[in-house]
Amino acid sequence: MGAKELLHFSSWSIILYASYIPTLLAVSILAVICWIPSRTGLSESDTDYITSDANGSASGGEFNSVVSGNYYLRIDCRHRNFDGDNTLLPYTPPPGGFIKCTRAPASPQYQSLSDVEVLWQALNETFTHSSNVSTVLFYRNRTSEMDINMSLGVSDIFSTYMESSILTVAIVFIFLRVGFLVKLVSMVCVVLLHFVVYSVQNLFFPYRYDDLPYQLTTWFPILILIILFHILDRQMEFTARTDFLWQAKLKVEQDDVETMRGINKILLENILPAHVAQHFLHSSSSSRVTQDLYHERYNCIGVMFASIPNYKEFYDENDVNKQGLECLRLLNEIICDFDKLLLKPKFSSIEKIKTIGSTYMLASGLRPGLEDQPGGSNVFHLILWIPSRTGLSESDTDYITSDANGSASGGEFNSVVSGNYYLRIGIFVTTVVIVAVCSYVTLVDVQELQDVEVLWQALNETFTHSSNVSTVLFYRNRTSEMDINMSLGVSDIFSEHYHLAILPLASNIFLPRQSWRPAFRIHRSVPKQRGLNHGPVIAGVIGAQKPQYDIWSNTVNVASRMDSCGVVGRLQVTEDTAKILMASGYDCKCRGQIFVKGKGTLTTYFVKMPYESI
Ligand SMILES: Nc1ncnc2c1ncn2[C@@H]1O[C@H](COP(=O)(O)OP(=O)(O)OP(=O)(O)O)[C@@H](O)[C@H]1O
Repeated sequence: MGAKELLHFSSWSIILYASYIPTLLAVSILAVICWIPSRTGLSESDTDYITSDANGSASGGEFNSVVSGNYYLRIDCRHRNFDGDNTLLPYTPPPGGFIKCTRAPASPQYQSLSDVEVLWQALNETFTHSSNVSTVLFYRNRTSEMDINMSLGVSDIFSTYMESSILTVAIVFIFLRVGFLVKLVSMVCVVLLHFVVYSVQNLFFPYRYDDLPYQLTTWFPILILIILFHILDRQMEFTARTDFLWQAKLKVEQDDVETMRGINKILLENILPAHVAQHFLHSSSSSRVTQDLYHERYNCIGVMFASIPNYKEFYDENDVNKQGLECLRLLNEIICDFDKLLLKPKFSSIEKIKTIGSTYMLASGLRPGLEDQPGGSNVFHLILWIPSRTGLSESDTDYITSDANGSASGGEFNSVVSGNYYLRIGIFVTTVVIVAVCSYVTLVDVQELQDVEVLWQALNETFTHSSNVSTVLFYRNRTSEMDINMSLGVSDIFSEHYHLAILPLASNIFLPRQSWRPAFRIHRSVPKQRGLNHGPVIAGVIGAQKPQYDIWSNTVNVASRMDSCGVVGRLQVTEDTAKILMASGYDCKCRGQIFVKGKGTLTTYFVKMPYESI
């Protein structure tokens, strides 16, 4: 969400929530008013003068604050008249009615009460001595009658009814999680029910206001309350709907951001090695980090340049190759094949640095943190070109491979689930053409191997002791055949492909041929020359626009020279690299001393490939 939209959203939210304030205020005031234990027919000002409790004891609310003046008191009772001498006189009211019986104004002390204190005492006395007194009529003066009807005991029941109405409506409003219309209908039903109860009950008949029926005066505040609740409900629903829409929009935007982030990550990882891309992605928020030069130092890195030396001559802009387009297509095919190969997990330690024209530049061992490990400084990687063997498909190599000398090695083999494996080993006796077609002719052994480790050992043993082994058939089970045909010895004739392999070497961990992974194919018809060197390098990212990850050092310069001064079809290495390779069991042939531009005279070696006779 942009800043503008955020501002828009915030201002709308503020307006929305601000619109609640008057509504809430009105609801609060109404609730307070309704909670006052009023009586029907009593105006607010009446209750300011006098109230009574259920037992008949009088108590003055705001009574003491009433200004002094002439007050006249008239006391009514249900059953008996009350005379001036505080004597209750027998009285029979008419049926169904509450009869006011006026005390004869004989006693001067009740007739005119100029002092509120005296009036108060008189009332107290009256209620103390007369349990049957039900109504006190209280005159401010003789002309305007201000009745204070005190229905002892009944008023409490009545106010409870009022409160219950309000509470029910409030509960419906607050806790019912339904649509605003359903809520409105429920609230109206509640009020109607209460209205009916008020109407049919005879409890409240004495409390009438002279102008309006008490049912209306009771019903009216609740009606207002419902209207306010309904308005509030609409507002809440509106807010909820708006929130929902905003959230939906936000989710879409978040998804877009996630997608963009993913795309950025993929793009960045295509430009930079994964660990470098991670560094930039995680530090993108801090501009200081991105402005700093990103660099890494490594002690022992294998660097290889592989080039197509005659590409410049091969490239021609004529009509046959569509003005050079076909040449470019071929180059692209070769480079893309390399790229695809490097995507495989098993080549994760090899990093493509870049292509320079028709030269492919790779480095192995560019893994940060490696040098911190014990003995890590001795670890380095070499990249070799080795020929493949005919008959291996890409998927086969995922399961099992073998090297030129016959030692078996498992690519993704160890990840194959355990089960019953059957091994059949054949010896090549017929012509190479038959090998290509039939793959094997003689079965020398059939073994049942339940463990991949055992299978692995068996393969190793077979290849070590039997140089004539030409074919291995590998069955996952008896029914579904998963053949891995390894045609040993005939690779020279049939190798139409070159495979790229890595050879990790360490001074303490010697992993020679088991790590060979023939996997990459490239047309042999395209001549190649390669140069390999190892040593310290410094890696880093340069450039603000289109940043590029690269490596620099004399190691790189020499590796480049090994390529440029090399021989077509040969892998040329420096003396130091050759020594390591030879110590690891590789055949290297000394080329002799050659002049290398910028480096003087250097002794170089050619690494013997299985298909080469040097
Ligand atoms: N990071 C790199 N990427 C590509 N090529 C490199 C890199 N570092 C060095 N080289 C190549 O290594 C070769 C040797 O470099 P060096 O600095 O020794 O000589 P130079 O005089 O700069 O090269 P040249 O004579 O080819 O112009 C050069 O051809 C250079 O292009």
